[in-house]
Order: sequence, then structure tokens, then C-alpha cells
Amino acid sequence: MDTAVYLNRVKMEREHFLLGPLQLEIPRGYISAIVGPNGSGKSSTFQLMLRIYNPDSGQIELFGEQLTNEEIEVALKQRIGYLPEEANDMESWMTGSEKADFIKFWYPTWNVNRYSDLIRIFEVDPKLKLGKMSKGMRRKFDLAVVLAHNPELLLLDEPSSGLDPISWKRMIEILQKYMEEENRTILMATHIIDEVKRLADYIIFMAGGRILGFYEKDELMGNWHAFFVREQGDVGKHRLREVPGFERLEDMGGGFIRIISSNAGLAEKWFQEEGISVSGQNSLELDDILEVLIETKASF
Ligand SMILES: Nc1ncnc2c1ncn2[C@@H]1O[C@H](COP(=O)(O)OP(=O)(O)OP(=O)(O)O)[C@@H](O)[C@H]1O
Repeated sequence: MDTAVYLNRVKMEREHFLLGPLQLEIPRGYISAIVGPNGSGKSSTFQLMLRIYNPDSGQIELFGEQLTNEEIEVALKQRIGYLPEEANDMESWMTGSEKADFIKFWYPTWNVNRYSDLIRIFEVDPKLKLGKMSKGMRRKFDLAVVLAHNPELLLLDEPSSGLDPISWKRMIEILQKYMEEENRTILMATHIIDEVKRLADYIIFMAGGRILGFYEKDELMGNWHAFFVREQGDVGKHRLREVPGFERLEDMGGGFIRIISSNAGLAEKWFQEEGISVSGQNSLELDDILEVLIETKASF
């Protein structure tokens, strides 16, 4: 698989936080979503990718190249659209149009029509000063700006923060349309499960400054099942924890136990082989899966 971003044993130490070592390959041509609790290092990872901060060790490659000198850095960054988590306060004094006029000089592929279309679709008034725009309008303006040069790679840090439901829907449609072109890649950090559901091909699960899992979304959703079993005789909680892919066990009351397995196929076979009758099973919603992942893997 072609790789858009490659992190190899990347580490960065901050006063109260150690990020990494991170090992990660973002596949080209797909949407990957980084999910994880607050403070897990998602934004810092974006900042490392763009060399806003330098890693203490490890290598970072964008489109197979390292940012070794300024010339390469400029050329690579022109192929990227980066939307940081927070809007830049230093730009508050200028209007949207002034910022667009300024920024387009950096991007040879800036497309005036594309920019105007996005501004219109998002219903942004570019004559307003950036500091006078509402939070949602500013977010939409910044989204239009990162998309206007039609970059090969979009790095979006919580893109929907502040968007109302209609704007959010428009953003989803715009990102889906963006992906229709060949070799387009999105890496986004998000807390919105619906966004992951609708957009992501891959899910990167991050907590405590480390990457704890890289999953293909459909596979993840197909593999996680809940099984309902009656606790009786030698079918006790202890034995049930041996089920393949065991993730969590819950007492449902009335003698019933709910077991969550991340390997539904093997778990089903195991129940049969062990002669344990399952009174029901269902697949899990993505939010339930992420909740279990956060609880089990993030608590170390
Ligand atoms: N500029 C900075 N200097 C020092 N520490 C920082 C800086 N920015 C973030 N941190 C710390 O790094 C850790 C990771 O923060 P980061 O913003 O990368 O996490 P995040 O996963 O994006 O969080 P959130 O979901 O809240 O946006 C936190 O402990 C944070 O306090």
C-alpha cells in the first residue's frame, strides 16, 4: 500500500508528556481517523508531521520524503492542507478575502473558482474580519482555505469543531467529494463518532502519547460482537474470560452475562467447542467499541 505519511520510531518529550515512540503509516488514497481521549497526543502528532515541532528522535516522511531542507519543506507543504485545532488569533485583524489573497501566493495550485465555490457552499462572508466571524464561520472559512489549492493530503485537526448540523453535513459532503479524485488522502483527528462512521476507512486509536491500534473500520465493526450467556454450573465468569478476543464481561442481572469479544468468528467457534450455549449475540456500534478500547487500552 502506498504511504502518504510515515512515522518511524518518532519521539518527542515535553515537560509533562512523552509522545511516542510512534510507528505509523497513513495509507494514501484513504481517510484515516485518529481517535483518542483528550490530551492523548493527536494534535502534537500533526504538529510533528509538519515540523511545527521537531522530534527528539525518529524519522518522518511525507510522500516518501523527509523534510531535510527548506526547499523540500516548501514543496511538500504545498501538497498539503493543514487545519489546526485552533484558529490563529494573530490573523484576527484581516478580512477573509485579505487572508485568501495573502495565502494564495504560497500555493501554485490555488484555484480561485474552487475557493469561491467553497465560500458560497459554506455561506461564509469573506468581507468580515476573521476576528469578527463566529466560531463556526471561521472554521468554515479555514476549511475553504485548506481545500482551495486542492491538496493531495489533508491534515484536519477536529475539523467540525463549532459547526452547526447543516454546515457539518456540508463539510462531510465536501470531504467525500474531495476524495473522489485520485490519490487524495485525509488524516483527521476527531471526537465525533458519526464522522468516523461516515468518512473513515481506517481508525488509529491513540492514548497517553502512544498509538494503541490501527484498524480497518469495517473489519473492526465486523469483528466485535457481544455474546449473552447464562451463568450456571461450570460456566462461570472465570472460564468465560478465556473466550478468544475477550475484551469485557458484564453482569446483566438474572444470571445473564454479556461478553464482548473482538474476534467474533473464533469466539463463536469456542462457545460451540466448549458446549456453552449462547442465548443471543449482536454486533457492536462503533461508539461502544471505542468506549471499550478507551477503557481497556487507555487505562495504563
Ligand atoms: N505547546 C505545548 N507545550 C507543552 N506541552 C504541550 C503543548 N501542547 C500540548 N501539550 C501537552 O501535550 C499533551 C498532548 O496534547 P495534544 O494537544 O497533542 O492532545 P490531543 O489528543 O490533541 O488532545 P485534545 O483531544 O484535547 O485536543 C498534553 O498533555 C498537553 O498538555
